[in-house]
Amino acid sequence: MTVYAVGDIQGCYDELQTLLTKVAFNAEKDELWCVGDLVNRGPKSLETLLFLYEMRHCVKLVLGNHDLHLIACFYDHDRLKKHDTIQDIIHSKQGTTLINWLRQQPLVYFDPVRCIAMVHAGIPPLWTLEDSLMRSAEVEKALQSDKEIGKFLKNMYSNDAVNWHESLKGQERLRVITNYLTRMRFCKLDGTIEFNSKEGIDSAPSGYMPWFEVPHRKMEGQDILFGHWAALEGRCNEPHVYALDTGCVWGSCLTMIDVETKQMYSTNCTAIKGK
Ligand SMILES: Nc1ncnc2c1ncn2[C@@H]1O[C@H](COP(=O)(O)OP(=O)(O)OP(=O)(O)OP(=O)(O)OC[C@H]2O[C@@H](n3cnc4c(N)ncnc43)[C@H](O)[C@@H]2O)[C@@H](O)[C@H]1O
Repeated sequence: MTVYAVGDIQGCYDELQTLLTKVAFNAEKDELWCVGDLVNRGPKSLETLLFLYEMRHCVKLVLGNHDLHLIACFYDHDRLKKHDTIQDIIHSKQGTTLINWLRQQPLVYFDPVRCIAMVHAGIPPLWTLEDSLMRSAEVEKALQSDKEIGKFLKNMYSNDAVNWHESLKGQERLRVITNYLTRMRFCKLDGTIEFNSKEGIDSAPSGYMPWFEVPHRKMEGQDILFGHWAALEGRCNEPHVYALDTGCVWGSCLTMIDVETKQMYSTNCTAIKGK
């Protein structure tokens, strides 16, 4: 059995199929892990989600910001933006099934056998693995609750929720956890994050650094797979941290890693012209 983890697919279904063929993926024996952002911006979001759902017996995934946005748009079509490419999911006959499946997925996944954590954006430097799993579970509970989900999605969007405090409560607490786990790139020594800088490591605003370069990070030395940050082009130069978003949806390539040997496989984007 081989476990492969794939970077942000974002509806790049054809490239996903090319990669699975390249590694001779066998759904009877192998596992496919996804670091989130399965959909949006790319051309075949519905096909991607249906395919992963059909393979759910061998798929493990964490939710990314675009997946959360899909869930929010499903319940409130007014949230759809001009450039979103998720309308076909929302209007599909299988929409409810797919959204209900996504609602059961975590923001942080940890494999205790292989000692590997998977998250969309990153693990906040001040959080241990246990902190991350517990706080992820708070958001998961809201997503899974028919009573809570509406309030959570309505309050989720914010560029101001940038500071974690254990004393945070209610929707503000959930919003900050969501921002850390699904949107973080750069942060300050005290853990403050910001959302304007999206280019490479060299574009850090003054006082900020990539989350994985913060000194004395609590999860230093532990394997972490993450996506979200396309401009890294798969390079983060931090031992045990694996950047898997190689910007397929921006015209670059889709990347997969064998989580045990750490061998990387890539395929060039075929459908989208580079930015
Ligand atoms: N809690 C919450 N609060 C607010 N919004 C929420 C939310 N939860 C979900 N959302 C939703 O999240 C979605 C995205 O929001 P955006 O605000 O557009 O977020 P983003 O950081 O641009 O995210 P993305 O995931 O697309 O990042 P990527 O690195 O690929 O791309 C980023 C940039 O990298 C650039 N880039 C890509 N490849 C590059 C390269 N090789 N070199 C340099 N730059 C590159 C691209 O030009 C691009 O601008 C929206 O729909 C929003 O509504």
